[in-house]
Amino acid sequence: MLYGIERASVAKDIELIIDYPSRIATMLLNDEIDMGLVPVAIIPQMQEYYINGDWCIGSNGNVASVCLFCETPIEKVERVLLDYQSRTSVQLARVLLKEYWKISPELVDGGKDFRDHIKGATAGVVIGDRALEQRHRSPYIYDLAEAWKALTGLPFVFAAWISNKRLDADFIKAFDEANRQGVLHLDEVVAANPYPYFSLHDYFTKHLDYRLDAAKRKGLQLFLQYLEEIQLDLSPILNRHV
Ligand SMILES: C=C(O[C@@H]1C=C(C(=O)O)C=C[C@H]1O)C(=O)O
Repeated sequence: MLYGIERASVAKDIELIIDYPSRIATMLLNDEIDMGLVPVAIIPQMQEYYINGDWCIGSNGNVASVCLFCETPIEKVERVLLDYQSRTSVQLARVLLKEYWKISPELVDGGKDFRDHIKGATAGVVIGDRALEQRHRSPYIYDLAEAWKALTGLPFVFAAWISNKRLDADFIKAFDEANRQGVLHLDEVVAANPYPYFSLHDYFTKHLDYRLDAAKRKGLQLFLQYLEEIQLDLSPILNRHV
């Protein structure tokens, strides 16, 4: 998508900031940006939100770059470290641990070096290129998009172009077209970014699925429902401390 945006005429209308997902989420919540390719899990925290255009970061099955990694089978996991760069996948992990794997390990926010602590009964949710690298380190790998598909039969949306205000329709149309151009040029992106840990061609064409189609929107709605239920689950505990 970046490939398309940087080369489109719409690039001159925007200031583009590149950062990892949890930072982009904070920027949108603080109104430091108008729109971002933002983790969908922050939607419940937004007073007003718009999902713009027809492109997203999604997966219909095995995503490869969002996994729970461990040294033991998941049944033996006692603690899960959550990637500080993520907002959606850490919530997806909570949903899946409860609804799919039906275990309740302790969940801990990971620090910058959290991957060094994935050992023994301590697992970690890792996202992005660090996850593609972690695939070569951890013997047990549980793909979160694959588990979501097994639980719900639906694809999963990690991030979408979310704004905190209504944006100009012509701008969104041009921006959407820029995204489409990016998706059409995946081969160029692969050629320009040699990567040793995983086939980026397979990653972009088989594991990620960029179209925000009806099935993905359905998956997104269901995920937001699960998040609401999890919040409700937590509220009696939180109330006790008030
Ligand atoms: C597929 C990925 O999903 C990312 C995961 C996100 C999250 O967990 O908050 C947000 C944006 C996505 O781009 C990845 O980083 O590999």
